[in-house]
Amino acid sequence: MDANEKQAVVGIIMGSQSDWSTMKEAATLLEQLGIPYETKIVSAHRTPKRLYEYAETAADRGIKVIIAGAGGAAHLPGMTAAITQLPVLGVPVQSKALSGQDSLLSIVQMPAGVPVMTLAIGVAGAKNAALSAASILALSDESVSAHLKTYRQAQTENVVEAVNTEA
Ligand SMILES: Nc1c(C(=O)O)ncn1[C@@H]1O[C@H](COP(=O)(O)O)[C@@H](O)[C@H]1O
Repeated sequence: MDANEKQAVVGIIMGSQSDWSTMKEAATLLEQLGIPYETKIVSAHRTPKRLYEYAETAADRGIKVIIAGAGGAAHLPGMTAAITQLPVLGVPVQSKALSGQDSLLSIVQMPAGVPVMTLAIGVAGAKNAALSAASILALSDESVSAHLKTYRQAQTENVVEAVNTEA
């Protein structure tokens, strides 16, 4: 599934369709920032050949950053980072059994030499993965840099100063 006609520069991959409710937050933010992306279900466990194919070809296809979300025994981000040199941002999807602690620990504890930049569990992690991807792209893309600046300014302006004591 392609977000638009432009060449995708961010790849959002996830272990299962069930991760989409979390990972769509990353997609929405990338869209707001004008960053073309692609989405795909790729599982180290269930579709290992698809994972190899995806990670081996991503850079040549123009992908610059990969956001990988998975829950439970979340090996997808680490295995992706093992195959490609592209920056991999890992999103621990909140699991039912262990509330995402399992996802978090299996993504964050990579051995030295194969980094996965690990975000927070769930929706906050997915959003911050998109913003981190934007920060990386902004280093060499003025348009992304300008979008990111506008986004952050708006975010700051939208924080009211007074406490609503009725709430
Ligand atoms: N952690 C992984 C991997 C992987 O790491 O390769 N593949 C699927 N999964 C995860 O299994 C969970 C349950 O998946 P189902 O809902 O399909 O049973 C999902 O959160 C998915 O990311």
